[in-house]
Amino acid sequence: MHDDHPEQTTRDESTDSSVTAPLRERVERALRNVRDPDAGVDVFEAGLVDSITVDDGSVTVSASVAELDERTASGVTEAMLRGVRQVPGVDSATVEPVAPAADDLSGGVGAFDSVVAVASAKGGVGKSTVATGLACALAGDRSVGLFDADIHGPNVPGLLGVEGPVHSADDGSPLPVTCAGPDADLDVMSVGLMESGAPLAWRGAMAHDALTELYEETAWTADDTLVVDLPPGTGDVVLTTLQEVAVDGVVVVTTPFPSALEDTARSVELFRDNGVPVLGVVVNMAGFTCPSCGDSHELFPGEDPADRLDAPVLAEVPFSTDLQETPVPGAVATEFESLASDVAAAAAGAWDLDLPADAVDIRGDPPERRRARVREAFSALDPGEQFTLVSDRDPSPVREFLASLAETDSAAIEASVSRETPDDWLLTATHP
Ligand SMILES: Nc1ncnc2c1ncn2[C@@H]1O[C@H](COP(=O)(O)OP(=O)(O)OP(=O)(O)O)[C@@H](O)[C@H]1O
Repeated sequence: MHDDHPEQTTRDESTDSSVTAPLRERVERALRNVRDPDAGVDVFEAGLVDSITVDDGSVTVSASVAELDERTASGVTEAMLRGVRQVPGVDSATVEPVAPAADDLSGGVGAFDSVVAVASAKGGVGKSTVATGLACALAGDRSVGLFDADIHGPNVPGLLGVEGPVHSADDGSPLPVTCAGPDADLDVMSVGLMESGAPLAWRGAMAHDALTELYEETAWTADDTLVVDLPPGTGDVVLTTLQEVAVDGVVVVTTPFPSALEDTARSVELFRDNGVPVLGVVVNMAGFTCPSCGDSHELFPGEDPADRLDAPVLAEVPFSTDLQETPVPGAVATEFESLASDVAAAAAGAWDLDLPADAVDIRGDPPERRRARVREAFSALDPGEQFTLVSDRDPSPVREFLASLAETDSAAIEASVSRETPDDWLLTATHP
């Protein structure tokens, strides 16, 4: 945020200096006349101006308008643009919305390097068994949290044999319960660990708020990987999770029965539609080895799940009474060990961007450098050549800047913008 924001002045004080003061100062003065209608103060005081970049006559204002409601955001953006454009010496003006970063949270889920969700289309397919097995396997060589997001039917505590109550840290944040193995620990949070049975009756907005609070405030001690055990289906809890948590990838659990595959295909589509990479599928109860004769039997022979779901099969887990035993952090069944290493590798690669060698990567660059790099790279192109920009904020306003560089209007710039990950945006454009 803009912490050294200038003293408030009024339009009347600007007289001569409205033309003679440095352009940046005059732009700031113009912006100070724009108010945030919600907060009732100017946009600096409201903390909406992140930075101002002046490059000759081109001005870019980075503004945290993304958290305002859509109508207010567009009103404030328009007012800022109008104000800046009226400043003598300004040739072009853009307002770049700063995307709120999901990992700005220092506590809660923001504490983790990666978040892997475990989902299923139907109940009872072994999703919690896979989630707890996966978390325990990952806990062998990294610090891991397991979040039981099934607020209406939490069964992670029962599967792991851990009990509450949930204690609070000094600041009131809920502390996870530790599931201790001989050589490794796992942090666990679940409403099933809370004393009150009330959460089971949470519905709609109440469930959303309670879940959001747990996502934001749990004071995890682990910080490498969070495994989230989602409830079955694609209801409110799953949608809240996708809104609140920057999920790096989802592991989908299914049985190989044809109707289960149909339902699972719909879940897979929901995650893909929401930009969450599907790391792969665990086919649970895929077969059975008879303890008497030792022969293996396929329980549901038929369609290949990898083909139907267009996702790799990370593990085929047999029906085995061994898997009904309480898993221990750091010491798990072999199926879960190889699943954990496949999931860790897939999660690490899930956000790898496939970029052309000449892509201009301005992620992390200070605002004044971003524009200079875009100008340099785009101006060096011949008509018809491709320009690729990678940014950590929405680069849509860059289109207007490209148009000004090409001395044309923005409608003449063929460009597309896509959000590749929660933190990475891609703009591709053709030099006209
Ligand atoms: N591969 C397996 N072999 C033997 N038993 C299994 C296997 N997978 C799961 N189970 C058993 O099936 C039951 C249901 O498993 P689990 O609770 O993991 O399912 P779920 O999909 O998470 O269910 P829910 O819909 O309640 O979330 C449990 O008793 C579990 O021990």
